[in-house]
Amino acid sequence: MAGAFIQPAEVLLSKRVQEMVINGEEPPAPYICRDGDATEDDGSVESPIPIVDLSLLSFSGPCGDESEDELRKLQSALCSWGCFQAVGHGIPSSFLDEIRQVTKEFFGQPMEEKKKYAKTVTEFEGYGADPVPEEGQPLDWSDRLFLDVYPEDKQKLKFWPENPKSFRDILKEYTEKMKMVTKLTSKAMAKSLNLDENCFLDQFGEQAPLQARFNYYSRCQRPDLVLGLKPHSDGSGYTIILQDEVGLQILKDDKWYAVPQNPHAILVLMADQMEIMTNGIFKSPVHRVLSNSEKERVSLAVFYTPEAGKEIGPLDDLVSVERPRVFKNVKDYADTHWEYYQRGTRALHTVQV
Ligand SMILES: O=C(O)CCC(=O)C(=O)O
Ligand SMILES: [Fe+2]
Repeated sequence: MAGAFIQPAEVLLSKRVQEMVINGEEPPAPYICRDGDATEDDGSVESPIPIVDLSLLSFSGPCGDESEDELRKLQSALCSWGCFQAVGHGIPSSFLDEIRQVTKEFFGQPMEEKKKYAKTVTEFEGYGADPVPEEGQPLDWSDRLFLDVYPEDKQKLKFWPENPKSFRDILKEYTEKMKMVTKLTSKAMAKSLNLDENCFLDQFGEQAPLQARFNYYSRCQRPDLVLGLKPHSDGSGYTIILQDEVGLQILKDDKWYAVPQNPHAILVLMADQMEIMTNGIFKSPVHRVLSNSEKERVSLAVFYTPEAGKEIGPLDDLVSVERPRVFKNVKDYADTHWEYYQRGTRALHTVQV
């Protein structure tokens, strides 16, 4: 609009998307990243993202036929989709429901309560939005609560909600479950590539951090103009996502596929550092979250990242004459990833051989 005052991103980011929705405001210009032609389910095909039963892969003895099949399924999912829907993960469905519930309750509270845990626009941890991106990059139509959850000495409890009352205990319990699931998954992924079962765990390190990002996607009157989360790949090793409604999409062969709603499953999504460690065999897929005019959505993403300062790189057994080394060894790749993310691009090319 000619002459309209456009608020700078840092001003907008000090205000929550949920507040704009409650006030009936249309998305301001810095949030607009789509051309208005997009419909809510544009290009999104109900997707056949593979389902893998982790319980079939959880023993260390010789594999039976069933687990051999499941390992093949796992490997093929990660080479093509870069993700799978995990079932048989050992977390009761009733507990997954509790987490979804407590997340909705947190975001459903009055603004003053949530703002007790507010971050500034330059910080990562706390309640708010991502730090201000580079000029010209769109803002996400969502609010977040970002917390370091493991190792315990990294937890900053001043950012951990005291309400709902059960929030902290549930998050602590979920963190324990995530430690178990990452161990199980890392071993299964190694076995699927005929590698020593501890090879990924050794690269991550025993104190490999877990960070929890609770995402709240408010309803939006103009889902054709904004995205809940812009297209990106993750900078972690891999990420485990729990969702309530559909909205997350995975890019495969230039097409967007919706991650189906499955209340019993968690999505295991490869990130750039697993693509590096597997010498490009497992894919770190680009993904995004659509906005929706009818339903709000919550998700909880847990990022599992190699220890700070630890060098990681393609495993020796995955480098050969037929498959030359694609990536260099790297340390603290997540920092490089973040710099590029803020400019709206990927960082993997910076670590290519
Ligand atoms: O909300 C989701 O389902 C995905 C979240 C995500 O991709 C992220 O936090 O990096
Ligand atoms: Fe992501």
